[in-house]
Amino acid sequence: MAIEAFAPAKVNLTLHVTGQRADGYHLLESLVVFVGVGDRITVSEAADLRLAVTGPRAEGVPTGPENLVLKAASLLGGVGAQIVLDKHLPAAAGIGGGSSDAAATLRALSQLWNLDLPADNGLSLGADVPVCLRAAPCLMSGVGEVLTEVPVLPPLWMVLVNPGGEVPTPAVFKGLARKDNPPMAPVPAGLDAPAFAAWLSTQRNDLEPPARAVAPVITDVLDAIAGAGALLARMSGSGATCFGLYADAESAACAAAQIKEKAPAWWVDHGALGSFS
Ligand SMILES: C[C@](O)(CO)[C@H](O)COP(=O)(O)OP(=O)(O)OC[C@H]1O[C@@H](n2ccc(N)nc2=O)[C@H](O)[C@@H]1O
Ligand SMILES: Nc1ncnc2c1ncn2[C@@H]1O[C@H](COP(=O)(O)OP(=O)(O)OP(=O)(O)O)[C@@H](O)[C@H]1O
Repeated sequence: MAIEAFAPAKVNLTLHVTGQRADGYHLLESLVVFVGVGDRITVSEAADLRLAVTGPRAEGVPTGPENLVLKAASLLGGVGAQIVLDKHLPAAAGIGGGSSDAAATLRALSQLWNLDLPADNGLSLGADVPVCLRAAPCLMSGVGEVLTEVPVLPPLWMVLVNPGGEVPTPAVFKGLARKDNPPMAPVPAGLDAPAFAAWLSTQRNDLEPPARAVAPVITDVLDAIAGAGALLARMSGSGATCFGLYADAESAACAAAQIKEKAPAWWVDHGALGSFS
């Protein structure tokens, strides 16, 4: 029996850094959403634990114990499984690639092995794993472990653009000028896509300035997305991936094609926001 799980891209529509704990982890307020673009995990019975990495973004992804997929399997504590990770998301890209893979692995193996999900929702694997396990729009706070319901968002489509190269998350957090930035405003209800994007533009991603210092190309990516008619262009997470918001699938697809034509070396994809767990 083979069990499949989707690992959608995790996108931070906002990311407010409001403080820092004694252990160095930062306190965040982030409106997190998920897009129908991602990796796929397939698990099946096997005598021992084996991982194969396939797909267009497999190059450079570790196949040893440092892969978050294998760390998730060990956390669950089952004995054996053949795991195939089909990679479509760029790694170290600010869209939770490894974290979403780990969450999808927890979902698939808990079914295969008939085991409960971990009590910490995978937080010990990484700060983004709990929100990736939920894989639905929510307000993420704490260091990533507090997940709160938000009002239903308007239908939204997204273009994702990554210029290549890896942006290490720790370096971006270290580059913050301030750790005690103003909090996020409450998420409004009942807005249509343009009005919701206008509200988002009054909020922030505090990691954008330090990420631009690490990878100045982020400015070019944001300009390209804004130039393709996005309702909002912003960096996700610690970067370098940036997103553009659109009110319908056609305009997102058209913008993605336009950006890809202008910058064929960049990774460009698009999809609808949704819930995927
Ligand atoms: C930037 C975000 O992606 C936003 O969703 C997350 O906060 C980071 O999630 P992540 O990549 O899963 O983070 P982890 O792998 O747990 O931590 C990587 C490094 O990021 C920094 N880190 C991460 C999360 C957090 N709340 N504060 C931090 O300072 C720490 O230096 C940590 O050593
Ligand atoms: N399943 C995986 N897929 C991709 N990278 C992985 C995986 N497991 C471990 N890694 C390692 O983790 C590093 C960070 O990759 P990851 O995709 O988790 O970062 P990210 O997309 O920036 O996540 P976040 O948005 O949470 O910051 C990679 O450079 C790679 O060496």
